[in-house]
Amino acid sequence: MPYYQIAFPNFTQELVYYKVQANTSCLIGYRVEVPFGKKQCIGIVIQKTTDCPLDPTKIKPVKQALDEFPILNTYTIKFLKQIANYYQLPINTLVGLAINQAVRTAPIQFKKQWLKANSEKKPKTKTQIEIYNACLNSANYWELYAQYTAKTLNKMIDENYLSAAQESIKQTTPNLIELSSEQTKVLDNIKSSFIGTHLIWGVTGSGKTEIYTHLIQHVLSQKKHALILVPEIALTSQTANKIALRTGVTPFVIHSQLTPKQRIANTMLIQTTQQPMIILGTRSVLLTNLVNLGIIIIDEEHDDSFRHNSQLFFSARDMAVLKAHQEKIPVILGSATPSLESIHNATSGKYDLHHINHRIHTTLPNIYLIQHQSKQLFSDQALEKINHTLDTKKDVLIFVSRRGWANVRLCLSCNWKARCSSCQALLVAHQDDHLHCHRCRTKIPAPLDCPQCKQSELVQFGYGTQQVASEAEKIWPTNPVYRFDTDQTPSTINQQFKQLEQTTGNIIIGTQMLTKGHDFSKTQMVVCIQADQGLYTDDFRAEENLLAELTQVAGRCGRRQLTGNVYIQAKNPNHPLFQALTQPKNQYTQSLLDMRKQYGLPPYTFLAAIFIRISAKDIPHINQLTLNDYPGCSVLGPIPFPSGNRNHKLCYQITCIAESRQTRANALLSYRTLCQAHAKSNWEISWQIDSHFAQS
Ligand SMILES: Nc1ncnc2c1ncn2[C@@H]1O[C@H](COP(=O)(O)OP(=O)(O)OP(=O)(O)O)[C@@H](O)[C@H]1O
Ligand SMILES: [Zn+2]
Repeated sequence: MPYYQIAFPNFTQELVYYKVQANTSCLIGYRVEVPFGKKQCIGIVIQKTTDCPLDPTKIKPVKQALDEFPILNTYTIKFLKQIANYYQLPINTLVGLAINQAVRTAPIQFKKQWLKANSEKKPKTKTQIEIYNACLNSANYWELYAQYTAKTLNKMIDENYLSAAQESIKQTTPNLIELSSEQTKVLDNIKSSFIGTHLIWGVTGSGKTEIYTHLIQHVLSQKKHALILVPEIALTSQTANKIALRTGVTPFVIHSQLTPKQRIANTMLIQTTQQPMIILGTRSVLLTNLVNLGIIIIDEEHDDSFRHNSQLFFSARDMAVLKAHQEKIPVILGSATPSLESIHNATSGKYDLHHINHRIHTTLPNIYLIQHQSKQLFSDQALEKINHTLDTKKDVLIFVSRRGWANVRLCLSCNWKARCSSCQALLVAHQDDHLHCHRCRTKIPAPLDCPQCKQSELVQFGYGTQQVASEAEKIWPTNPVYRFDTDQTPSTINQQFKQLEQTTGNIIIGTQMLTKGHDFSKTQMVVCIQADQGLYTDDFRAEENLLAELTQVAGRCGRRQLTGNVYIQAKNPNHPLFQALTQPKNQYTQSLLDMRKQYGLPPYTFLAAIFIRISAKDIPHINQLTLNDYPGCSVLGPIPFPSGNRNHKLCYQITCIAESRQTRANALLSYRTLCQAHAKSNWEISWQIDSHFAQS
């Protein structure tokens, strides 16, 4: 007896068995409406099997598919299973991400529809006329659905104003720019085999994006789709505009801030269009159901944002490499500061490495390291240069690693520091007179006097973006000041990027959001304040990350004719990391790699971490949990991991360091089982493979 195993991403972890009706066509990948308990629910058929461990008489049959075509193809299902297997995640949750919330629950039937206006019947209402006109040359139902209601559209079809049509193929004219000889060499090398993983290690402003546009055009001309991932939503519109300008094809932009309706429309458009498309978005776009993919490009491949860091932990970059391998297409990883893992993979021959050592229009910026201990925001040297830069109508970018007003609020008498009651993180003072927890988003009114000793008023230290913006407005009252951080809405951010182009002598203040990818045309100077702040954390990748961040932010200036200037203010500018910014790029990287090898850390070993969140009263119980080394895998912990504290629960971490991926997978499974057996019912257990949070 054959059975379907069906995913219900909203409410189950496991696949659920249903009977296959005799003489029905195969429904793998289809949405189906099935009885679940007392309700009718929408599930997605993932696989067919003849083995079912349950009592067959209790298994209900699948009635029928909801739509005219499968919502997931067999490639995508196979890919989701591979991710689930590698990261030890429930397939259900991945299916949920792949088809997104909107499609999971939409009871409307999805049809492959192209529509054409009926020349013999003209509508009268304003909306109907608009739709009718949009269909004069045939239009996709889902493109219209993004703007109008399904009711209006269906009524027009029922009343014969619109009828089914063939897909209209849009003619496009590419307008690629001529590449430099260095760029051409990279392009030709990649095109010569057009398969495998390619790492483009090109300095900031070396024209990697232009190489991508040539590669995308190549794929479109082969009638295939191109998928490009960027790390931040803030980068999508700039990249989409550049690609559209060069290829003549407007990319489909997909990210988490689209409305449910836009998401349904986009998901369905991709399913119903044959014409070669460019799909651009952030990490979860990698799970989009596509056929006929010709290339995957991961821009800023080193960026942590490609790691899906919610409960569902996976690296979109690493999985892109897997997907490309599975589909026998090339994957391009591009960065001015590649991750040590990718450099290791490239130098050991697993990836093809392509260097670009020069900028197109100019040279790399001059870097000035400045020792700065004083409480003043800017050193004298930086201040003088900022004044000069603004006088010449150029822009200055000030990089601040923290959003908010001040980093800590504390009492100088008793040393009390404001901490989050829920997760114990230090609270950050904001302009709204509240203290915010950046870890769990709790916020409380800022106390004025010390709640502990009640002896004195509290003081605060450290500069956040809001305070820097306010200072800048005071020092340069006539210059436009723009602040970029995640306290602002995406639309404000987009608007500010547009405004920047219209004004001159701008002061641009921002966090990590500004460090990567942006191609500023007038920014001539970068100032990094409190540059050593990111250095002292418990993540063994801290130095790698800070080096990348500073190199990237330095790379935002002097991208046109004039060489830029970068002022790095730090307490200890003699730290080798800062010195490395002024030296050839691979020397310091090699020393970091050597250190990783010496201490047995990735990429020379394989890490996994288990996180256990418990109530404070269970500390003695977790301390009784002892784990022994597994053959080929050593284990540390459980030890307290304060950065993981959430919702009044304390986080403990167990780190596994294995010799191979397979050993790690086996060891993790075994440790997870032991943890589950020891856990109390209210403990939350999660895990990460290729974790970034292991303590060194
Ligand atoms: N061959 C070329 N001819 C003329 N201009 C070019 C060429 N290649 C790139 N440029 C221009 O140089 C600038 C920097 O290029 P691009 O943004 O592609 O660099 P990038 O390597 O992606 O930089 P980053 O790593 O800093 O994001 C852009 O304005 C781009 O249009
Ligand atoms: Zn908190």
